[in-house]
Amino acid sequence: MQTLHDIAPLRETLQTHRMAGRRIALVPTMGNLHAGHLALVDRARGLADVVVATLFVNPLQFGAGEDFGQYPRTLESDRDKLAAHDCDLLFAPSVETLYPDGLETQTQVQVPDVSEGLCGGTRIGHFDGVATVVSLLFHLVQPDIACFGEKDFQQLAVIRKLVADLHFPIEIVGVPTVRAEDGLALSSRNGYLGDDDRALAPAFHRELSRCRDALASGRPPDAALSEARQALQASGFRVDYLEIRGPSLAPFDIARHAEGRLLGAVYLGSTRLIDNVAVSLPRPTGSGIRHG
Ligand SMILES: Nc1ncnc2c1ncn2[C@@H]1O[C@H](COP(=O)(O)OP(=O)(O)OP(=O)(O)O)[C@@H](O)[C@H]1O
Ligand SMILES: CC(C)(CO)[C@@H](O)C(=O)[O-]
Ligand code: BAL
Repeated sequence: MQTLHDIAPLRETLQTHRMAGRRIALVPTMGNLHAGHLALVDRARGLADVVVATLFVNPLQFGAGEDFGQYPRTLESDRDKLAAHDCDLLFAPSVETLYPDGLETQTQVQVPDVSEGLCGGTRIGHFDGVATVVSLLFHLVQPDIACFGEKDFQQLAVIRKLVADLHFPIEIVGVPTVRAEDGLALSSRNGYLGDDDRALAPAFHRELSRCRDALASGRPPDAALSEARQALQASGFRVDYLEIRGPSLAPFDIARHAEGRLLGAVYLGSTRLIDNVAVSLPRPTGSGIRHG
């Protein structure tokens, strides 16, 4: 596997692949790789001739007081994991390489509406930073395909809208969340949890699953959400948000949607965890909607 840190050799190498008619798949990451990231690489491997992973802890998507400085940087072991999963090229630029004029004057990309609320409601400006760096990576790599995890469900929706609005000729592939055996969604930030909080953390997914089952059996959404919030608080979580949205994150309207997404973010101490599950609700009788 080739590792590149600069833009010129990246462009040159990719141009050679493009001239040879090879399909290129991109897997953007912030590193500290785990089996969730590697599932994206495996999916990319199955869909393209050339797999490019990127490793960049993007300062533009971290708010003041967030963990940019503390975020784990593990280039050597990440490189070994990517090579073992048959990745062809790792692009790991410095902040100065991607943003040579500094962050203050950097041109930014905003994806309105879908970036607001949920994680965007708490992490103000976060999705502008994500949309900006992903646009930059799309321009530099010009992939045919790009793979993103469903664990970051709002991010996936933001990127789908970005690609549609800016007419990027890129197929966006969403990959299901990879979980630990106890159900906790794998995430680099799980490493911040001490032993006691790590033991508590799987209760987050258990409550989401319980809420999903309650909704499927006809519990009214407001009641099911309120019970799940109470259960999470009683277990020691601080709930940031817990919401049901339509499948592409539009507001959930039970008269129009049967399928949706239950999304949540919680804090254990200062560690913020996110997760989401698909939900399927019975339509209320008398909704006037007919199927078939
Ligand atoms: N458990 C997982 N299953 C599937 N995809 C995942 C998982 N965790 C992360 N990803 C995906 O990997 C890509 C890179 O994510 P990132 O490097 O931020 O990892 P992360 O573990 O989510 O880190 P963080 O803890 O900072 O959120 C994103 O597309 C993300 O959705
Ligand atoms: C997509 C991404 C690599 C952009 O920095 C990041 O938000 C992530 O790791 O999910
Ligand atoms: N996993 C999405 C990147 C972030 O939390 O900043």
